[in-house]
Amino acid sequence: MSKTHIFLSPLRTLSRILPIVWAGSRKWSVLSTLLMLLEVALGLTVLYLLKQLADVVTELVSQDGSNAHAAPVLWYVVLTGITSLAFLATHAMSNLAKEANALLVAEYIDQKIHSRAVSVDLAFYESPHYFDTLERAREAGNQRPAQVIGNLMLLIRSGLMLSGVMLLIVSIHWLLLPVLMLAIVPAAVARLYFTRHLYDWQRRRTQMERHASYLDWLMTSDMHAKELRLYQLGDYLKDHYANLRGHIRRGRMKINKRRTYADIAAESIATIAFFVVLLYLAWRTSQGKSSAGDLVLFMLIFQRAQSLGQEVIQRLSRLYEDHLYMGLIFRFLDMSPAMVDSHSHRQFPEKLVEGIRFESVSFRYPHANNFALCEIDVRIKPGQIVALVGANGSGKTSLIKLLCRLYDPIEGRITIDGVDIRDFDLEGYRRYFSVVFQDYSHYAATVRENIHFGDINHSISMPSIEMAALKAGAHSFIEDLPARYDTQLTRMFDNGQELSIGQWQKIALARAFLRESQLIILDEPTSSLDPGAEFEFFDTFRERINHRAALIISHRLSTVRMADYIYVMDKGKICEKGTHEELVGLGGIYHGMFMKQAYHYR
Ligand SMILES: Nc1ncnc2c1ncn2[C@@H]1O[C@H](COP(=O)(O)OP(=O)(O)OP(=O)(O)O)[C@@H](O)[C@H]1O
Repeated sequence: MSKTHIFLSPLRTLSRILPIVWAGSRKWSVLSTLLMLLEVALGLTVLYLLKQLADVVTELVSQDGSNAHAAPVLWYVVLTGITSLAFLATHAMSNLAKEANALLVAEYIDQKIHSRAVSVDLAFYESPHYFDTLERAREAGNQRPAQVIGNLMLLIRSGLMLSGVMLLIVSIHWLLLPVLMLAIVPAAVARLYFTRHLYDWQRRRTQMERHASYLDWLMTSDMHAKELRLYQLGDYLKDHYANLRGHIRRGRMKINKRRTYADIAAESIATIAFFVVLLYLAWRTSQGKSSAGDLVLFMLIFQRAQSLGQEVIQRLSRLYEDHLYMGLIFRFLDMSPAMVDSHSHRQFPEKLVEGIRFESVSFRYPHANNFALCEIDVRIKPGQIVALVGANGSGKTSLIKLLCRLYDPIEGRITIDGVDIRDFDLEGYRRYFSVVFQDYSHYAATVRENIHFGDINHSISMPSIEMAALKAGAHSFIEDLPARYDTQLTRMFDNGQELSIGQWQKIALARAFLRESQLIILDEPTSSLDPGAEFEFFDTFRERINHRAALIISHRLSTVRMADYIYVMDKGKICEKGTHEELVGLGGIYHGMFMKQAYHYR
């Protein structure tokens, strides 16, 4: 690292932190700065008054008894006492202001991290680099920006105090200044070196730390509790976890040991320097070249200067550490989504006319070698129910992800009424779809909220929520829950209620039905429903979706046959298309699948 970089990059970090602290809490930022300045002023005043007090006491002692006036001494004692009290009160208030400031700034930085986390492209989740960056940003902690300001203020305060004490020291003998430096500088160098070393080591072991956290989560979360017991994975995972933690601990201890040896060496240099000077001053005093007062003052002041020096070093190394860790937060905040809003901001059509078209669309996942979709041509007309069928891994879900603009095609384009979907405003565009993915979410919230999450930007009336639940076939079991639509779901919080997988799927469907979208996309929507519920659902499906267009993925051909048009996918390509009757007549893949499924029912 070049010398200019070492100095410039902390300054650059500081220039980014100050606006964050300012935006996080203006009032407390101003107040804590003012209180810190007042604290320094009062601290220095106390030092000055003590020196004045020493002077008047010396003068009083040197006067003969009849002329001696004790009044100035009393005045200085009272004044010093009052100033010391004011200093203590300001110190306490300053800490309070700093704490309030730190809490508000921490909330602000959390908001920024969350905004970035919910807006990054799905593609980021494909790479361990994203998780490492997020983990490091989290490790850096949301208190860092406020901490930087706090450390900076303490550095200024200790620096000013140290300068005052150094002036006093030089007044005893100029040679004491280089000796003081000898007591401070080696410790400073050791600290800064190990701060950097520890930071580099922590960065290197981020993935190992994440791995350990993952194992910890596997062993403690309810999600894996059943399998863990049945497959008796507990001991295996425990050993794996212990190995990782042991490795991390040994690495940490190695650095800690080296740091302790360096600290001992630096402290020894400081102590030897102190005693050599003490010896020198004692010799001078014995020779009558210095006063006994100088010797006493040196012993009092040198220790104070040394501890202030250590304080300055500590603040400097903390600031350096903060600068390094803030870099990790900024690296995360600087991740910019590749899916950007188009400049044309085309309005999504009020009512579909031509419908949706995939035109020779090809797509490969980031970091993947093979194409998941190759030259796909698909059309969904307004009001049409289209089904996608195909073996596992044939590309059905990938096609949906592209339609929802979670990814963009590598080749070809997707259009809506002739307009490339990349020309629509991204947020607005996604609002026109209701989607239920295979791995839909189970939110630890009330039933009402779980459904409302389908259209959170609008305030939704209770009848609309009930209507969505009715269409999804969920209303009747919700009515039986202890607090009906206000029942808290999952066991994560007090009074939580767990649902069956099929009931969760109905809640996910209700969430999709709530939104006034133009297209409903359902990926295996009834995989967990019992045959009766599934039959009922599809028997009146067109009414349930208000005759809107729908794209359905299903492996059950009994479901698929009610679609207006069917695309059959194989290895990322469309290999057959047509109505159910046409495809059965074709005698191809679809016919084979249909015959196999029908065989088991005969
Ligand atoms: N996030 C991903 N990163 C890399 N490759 C992926 C990713 N998701 C899916 N794939 C790959 O893309 C191909 C298509 O997967 P996709 O999920 O679209 O299949 P599918 O037809 O929906 O399968 P299923 O019926 O099992 O749900 C598969 O080869 C799969 O391994």
